[in-house]
Parts: sequence; structure tokens; C-alpha cells
Amino acid sequence: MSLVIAVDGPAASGKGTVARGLARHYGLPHLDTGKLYRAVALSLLRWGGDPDSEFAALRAVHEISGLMDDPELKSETVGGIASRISAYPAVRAALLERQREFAGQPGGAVLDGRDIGTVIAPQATAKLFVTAAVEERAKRRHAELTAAGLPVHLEDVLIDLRARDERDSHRSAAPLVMADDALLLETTTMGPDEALAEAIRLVESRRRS
Ligand SMILES: Nc1ncnc2c1ncn2[C@@H]1O[C@H](COP(=O)(O)OP(=O)(O)OP(=O)(O)O)[C@@H](O)[C@H]1O
Ligand SMILES: Nc1ccn([C@@H]2O[C@H](COP(=O)(O)O)[C@@H](O)[C@H]2O)c(=O)n1
Repeated sequence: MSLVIAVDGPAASGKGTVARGLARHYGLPHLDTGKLYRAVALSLLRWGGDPDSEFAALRAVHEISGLMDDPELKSETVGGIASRISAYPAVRAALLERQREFAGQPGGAVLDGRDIGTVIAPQATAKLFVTAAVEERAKRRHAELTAAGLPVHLEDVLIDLRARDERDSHRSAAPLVMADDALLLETTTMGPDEALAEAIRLVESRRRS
């Protein structure tokens, strides 16, 4: 039987870590959909396109092959532009089908992002909304960037995450909202292992119901 797991939540909440752990646990393929938007942003940045132009961003969608594993995808600059261009309906529409196809694979899949439970896979078996206090998320992202050799100030990361939360939650196209039938996973005081164990418990509760 097919098992589709939708994992949504704000930036640096740990949803990717949870989603990868669930994919390993259930032997399912995983898609980090944020990478698609980051790849569009990186393509735009390298080509010198204007992030304020929906037309330019749409052009960049067609230039993302080869960028999906680029180390620069992780940078806060790219994340910030991704959050701006992801508000364009034309960009979202152009990326929709490949995400739906991934979710529709025989056997199922795990996808993480902002609109998986609401738009991409509203039929998902289990939907998790992973979150944590913004200060904790900033600490996690700061540690991650520093370890990756991309030094940043903690205060700047905090400002950036707040701006991204605001944009992602208040845009009109597929805003970040918890789906009505999603289960909340609040990880502020949980480590990655505890968060994954709780995620598995929540998925199992949905599979039984
Ligand atoms: N429960 C946790 N406790 C501490 N650190 C965590 C936890 N979960 C994830 N992390 C770490 O926090 C950082 C961000 O996690 P992750 O990439 O999973 O978040 P995300 O929500 O997918 O981020 P983004 O939306 O920006 O892609 C990573 O360095 C990860 O190892
Ligand atoms: N389903 C999604 C996934 C991501 N976005 C936007 O991309 C930005 C970067 O995503 P990360 O998960 O890698 O941080 C994010 O801020 C969103 O604006 C999206 O709109 N929908």
C-alpha cells in the first residue's frame, strides 16, 4: 500500500532532518522541495536576473538542471531570494507537476516544504507540521552555516528567518499554513533523534486510523 508523508514547516525547523529520517525508516524516496526554489534562485543570481521580475524568475525555472546539488544552495542569500521568487504563482505552477509526480510514485514518498500537505499532496497518508521557536531555529541554522564554512552572525540569521517566516506565511500563492488535518511536531526542546521518534509515532497514529 502507498505511504505518502507530507512534512511542512518554517525555515530551519528541522523538517528536512525529520523527512530524511522518515524516508530512511520507511524505505521511501525523499524530495526536499525547498531545493527546487533555491535552485531557481541560484540560477537567477548567477545569470544576473532581477528577483523582482516574475518573468525573469520563470525563465530561471528552466535553467535549474545541474544546480540541485550545488553547495551554494545552502547560503542565506540564496534562501532569501528563494523566498521572494517562490511567491510568484507562475514559478509555483511551473514546479508543481514534478512535485506531484514525485508524490505519486508507486509505494509512496516523503516530501518536505511549505505547501506539501495543502497543495502538492493533499491526499497524503500523514501530514506533519514541524516547528520550533525562531530563536532556536536561528541557532540551528547558524551552527549549520558555520560548520559548512559559511560564517554569519547569529543576529543576522535571526533577522533573515523572521523576514522569511513573514513572507512565506503571508504570500497569496500557497502560503505556509498548517493543513487542517496535519499533526503538530514542536521540536524546540527536542534533539533530532527525539524529533524523529515522535514523527514516527505520529505517522503510525495516522496509518492506524
Ligand atoms: N531537533 C533538532 N535539534 C537540533 N538541531 C536540529 C534538529 N533538527 C534539525 N537540526 C539541525 O538544524 C539545521 C536545520 O535543519 P533542517 O535542514 O532539517 O531544517 P529545515 O526545516 O529542513 O530547513 P530549511 O527549510 O531551511 O531547508 C540542520 O543543521 C540540522 O542538523
Ligand atoms: N514547498 C516549498 C518549499 C520551499 N519554498 C520556498 O523556498 C524557500 C527555501 O526553502 P527551504 O525549505 O530550503 O528553506 C522558502 O523560504 C520558501 O519561500 C516554498 O515556497 N515552497
